Amino acid sequence: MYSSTILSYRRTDVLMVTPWFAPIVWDGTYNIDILNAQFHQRNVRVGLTVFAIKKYTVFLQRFIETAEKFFMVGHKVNYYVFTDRPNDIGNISLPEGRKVVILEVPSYKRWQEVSMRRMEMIRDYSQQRFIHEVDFLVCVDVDMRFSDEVGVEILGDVFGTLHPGFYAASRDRFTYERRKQSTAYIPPDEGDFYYAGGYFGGTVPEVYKLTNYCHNEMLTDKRNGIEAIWHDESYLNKYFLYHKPTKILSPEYLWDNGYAVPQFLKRRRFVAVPKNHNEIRNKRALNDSPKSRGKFHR
Ligand SMILES: CC(=O)N[C@H]1[C@@H](OP(=O)(O)OP(=O)(O)OC[C@H]2O[C@@H](n3ccc(=O)[nH]c3=O)[C@H](O)[C@@H]2O)O[C@H](CO)[C@H](O)[C@@H]1O
Ligand SMILES: [Mn+2]
Repeated sequence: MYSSTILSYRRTDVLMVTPWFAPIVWDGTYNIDILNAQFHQRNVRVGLTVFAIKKYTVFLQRFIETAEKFFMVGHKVNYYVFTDRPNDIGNISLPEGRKVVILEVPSYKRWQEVSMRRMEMIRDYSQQRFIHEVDFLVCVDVDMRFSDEVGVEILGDVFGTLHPGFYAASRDRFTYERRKQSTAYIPPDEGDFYYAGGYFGGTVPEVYKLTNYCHNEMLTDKRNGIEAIWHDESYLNKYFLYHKPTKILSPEYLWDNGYAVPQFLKRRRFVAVPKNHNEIRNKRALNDSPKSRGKFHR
């Protein structure tokens, strides 16, 4: 039995709902048994998209192993692994209801382009394939590991995730694109939150709309010889400004242990795996982009 008075499932230390009435998902704000029953009733199928291009294939095994422990346990999951190196990915056998689908895709020279082109590829596969196979998509970075439960509480029409570096920052600190020449431009007096590029999702049609928008804006910028400051993340932030997410994930869902853990962060469910940026992103591990930065730190 669970309590459902107005004093249960509430948090007073964090924002639980946005001004447009989208829930922000934190530990202690939902009952997973109720949600699991609802989603089992609907026989929900979830697609987890992840890109392992070039050297990033090294992250894949830990990603999937930890996801098997923590991601949507008891539900149907397809891992959609986009890679240019299908032969590097051994056979991964999973229990009934869960499987790995390898999708061979081209790679791009610059890591920024690899990151941005995810939008195009997710868009194309959403229309061709995902729409026939799953109800929801969850689209994440591969240089990560699951370390606590991530379940159906995250699912909704279209969701974004608060970037762990900016949940407490004021708007003027957000690293939105500030050059008017870019389609990702956000005026100084606009913007709700700073969303992370590495974790969004929703129903397949909603993810199609989101990725199609981001990809097209990126192409327009490319034609004009400009690239948004944080690549796909900048276009995503622009999209969410004018197409507000219906649910938002707290930084519990996307954390980096390089940050001090605040009192109100009760769980760290999906955590960045430290990486040597030069080593992993470049062919000869020499000169990274001049804008190189530590993971998340700007
Ligand atoms: C956790 C998070 O919010 N991360 C975002 C952040 O940087 P990150 O520093 O986390 O970017 P990253 O190096 O992890 O690249 C993003 C993703 O692209 C894929 N990849 C990239 C390069 C490569 O050679 N091979 C490959 O497979 C891989 O899935 C990787 O996880 O900002 C990026 C844009 O600047 C993206 O928006 C990332 O999603
Ligand atoms: Mn990453």
